[in-house]
Amino acid sequence: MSARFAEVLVPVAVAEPYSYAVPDGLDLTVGDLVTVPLGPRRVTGVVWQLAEAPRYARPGRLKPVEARLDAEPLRPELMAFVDWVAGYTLSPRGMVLRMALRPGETLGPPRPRIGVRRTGPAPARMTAQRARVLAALEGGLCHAKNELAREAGVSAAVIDGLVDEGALEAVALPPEPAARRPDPDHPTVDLSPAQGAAAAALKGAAGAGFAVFLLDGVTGSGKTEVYFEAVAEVLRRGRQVLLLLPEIALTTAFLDRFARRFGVPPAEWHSEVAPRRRERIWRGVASGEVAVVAGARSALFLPFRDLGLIVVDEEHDGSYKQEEGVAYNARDMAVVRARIGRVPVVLASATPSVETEVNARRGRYHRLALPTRVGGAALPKIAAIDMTRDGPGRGRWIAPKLAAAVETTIGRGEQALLFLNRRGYAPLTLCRACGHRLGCPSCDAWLVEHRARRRLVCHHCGFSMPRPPACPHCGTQETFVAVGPGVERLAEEAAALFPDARLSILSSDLIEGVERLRAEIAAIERGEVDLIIGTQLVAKGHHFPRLTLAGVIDGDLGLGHGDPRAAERTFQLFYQVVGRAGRESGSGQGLIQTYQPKHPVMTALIAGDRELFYDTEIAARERAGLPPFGRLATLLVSAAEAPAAEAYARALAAAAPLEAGVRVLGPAEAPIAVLRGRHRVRLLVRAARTVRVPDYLRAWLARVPPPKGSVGLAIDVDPQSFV
Ligand SMILES: Nc1ncnc2c1ncn2[C@@H]1O[C@H](COP(=O)(O)OP(=O)(O)OP(=O)(O)O)[C@@H](O)[C@H]1O
Ligand SMILES: [Zn+2]
Repeated sequence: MSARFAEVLVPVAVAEPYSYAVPDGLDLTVGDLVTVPLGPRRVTGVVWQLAEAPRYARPGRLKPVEARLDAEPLRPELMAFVDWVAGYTLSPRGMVLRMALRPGETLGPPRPRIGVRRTGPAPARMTAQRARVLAALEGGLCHAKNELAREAGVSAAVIDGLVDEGALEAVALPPEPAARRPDPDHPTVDLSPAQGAAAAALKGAAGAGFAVFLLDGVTGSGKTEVYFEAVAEVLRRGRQVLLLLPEIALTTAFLDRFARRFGVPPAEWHSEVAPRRRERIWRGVASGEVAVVAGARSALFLPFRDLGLIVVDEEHDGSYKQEEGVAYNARDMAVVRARIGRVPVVLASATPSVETEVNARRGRYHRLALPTRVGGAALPKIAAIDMTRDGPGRGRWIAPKLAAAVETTIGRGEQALLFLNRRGYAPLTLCRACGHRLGCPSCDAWLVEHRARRRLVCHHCGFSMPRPPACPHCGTQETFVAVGPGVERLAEEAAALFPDARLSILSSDLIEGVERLRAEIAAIERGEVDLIIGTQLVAKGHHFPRLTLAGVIDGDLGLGHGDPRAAERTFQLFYQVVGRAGRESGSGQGLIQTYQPKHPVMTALIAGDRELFYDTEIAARERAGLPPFGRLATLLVSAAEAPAAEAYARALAAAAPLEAGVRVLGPAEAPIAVLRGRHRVRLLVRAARTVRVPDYLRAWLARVPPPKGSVGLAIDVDPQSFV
């Protein structure tokens, strides 16, 4: 018997599903995608429960479900995952569902594919274009209309004209597959003994339920080939795989490598994928037709039919944390999703997050170690350049020692890399006459000069303007000076120092976009570049065979600031940057320019002693009760006017429940006190490990009225950044 009422979760900011009546004759199951009225709109929601009695409204007044969509129902694991993420992040459940439904919100019936073939008679009027179409159809085969148009170099209208005249006939084609099947037994490389042992452990885990593996291999140790073997095993068992990668839009090399191992590339899932393609992949993932997805963090919410393995590559990477909207860490949520689905998850990194390292040391995660590079290449030797003694002259950024090393490297026909984690030309522009600094009109931040674009840009809100002719403060003409370096300015200096070197700037904001970046990276791989100047983009898993020298321009940039993760992030970043060097030759060298050569992070890097870094950092976190030995959450109150934000933050603070092991700090102005015109005040929760922070926050929020007017409240459990 079919149920009479459906509890439907809709993808808007609501915590609970709404009740709807199920009309006679509509047979629904839990997980079905349905169209329901919502106020004046109609939306796609998901049947979260079916019942004989509705939960809230009087049954007679309930609106009916309008229709069931022609799509696979969401699986119980995905629904449980949505519930879990909403509960942990204190986000409205509907907003979490929204991540799973995108682009399912617009799912119509699959679009028909039209093919054409010849009928016999030639058209009455022949043109060159028509002749090309007919020639392409020679042999009687049926062609998809859009492909035929491309092949013959004509518009679709030319083909339509031939159909109208009866020279061609249109036929319905079966839908195009969303992805071709990867072949797990495609020929592959011979694994080293260490790789083989790690791969065997992962293969053994493929059907054995939930387990977390830390694939802990030094840079260039061949981690990818190892987890590919786990992927192959899961594919042999007919199940699906999710590969999470940071900066997926840039990882052409990864897709090629996958294709070399499995015969075809994986399905890609990220913001650069066209909407139609995303829709096809979404459906293909739901039907099981798509076997492997390589994606950005949002791929975690795809509706896999039978997910058998999750891999999180570069698990330490900051881009796994989403900070806007639902604040979640995709690495942590991947572990949750794997647990709910009872499948293994592999976290891969040469510089694991401190949280993951501690879990591995305690035996909660299984460590699979690859202690050496593929082919036995040595790890790079790292040295510091003490900028208090050996710095360059004023207004220059490349120390003589580093310049000499670059010169030698390029002279040998090898590649060098200069790393500076600052986009643009200069981070600050000031008036020489009055000292005025150009700031963003709506953020508490300086404008960054981008000389190639001829604009000053706010890196926080995107505001930009041309450099003004006169100082807005004192009115003097032409007095602005650029202070400090960004990669563009560094490239200018490098071009002057090494006039014959072929330079490439790698930065996420190249005017020409992602395609241009992909092309630059490919050119570097082919050895067409001598000197690479890059931001943190260069730290992400690239394998540039001829690169042997990595220089860090500002080794102190990330340290300090009172950010509890500063040391960790700095260590990871520099270790990874330097880890790009000498991957094949084994003669890699890293030089770090720093004013603090004795800083513990530098000491560990120079000693090449990763354990030393983790030992020191873990001990410091333990002493301070910081993650993973304690828990953090931030409550960020923002409002159009500072007093409104402050008043609500004070009310919040006053209502904080007293609980053993929990301390609430603040309210205090956030480090970026104004962002996009909104004033920001922050409360920080520090809790013992045993405290269930989401429950604590829920109890707290139940005691205060929700924010009103322009006031907003954003909660971040396990925050990564503290701006
Ligand atoms: N067994 C093998 N035989 C030959 N080449 C291999 C083998 N395993 C890996 N490689 C190659 O070695 C290079 C380095 O491997 P890979 O990029 O997977 O290292 P990684 O551990 O991911 O490094 P990183 O953490 O620095 O990104 C790649 O070009 C890869 O194709
Ligand atoms: Zn701004």
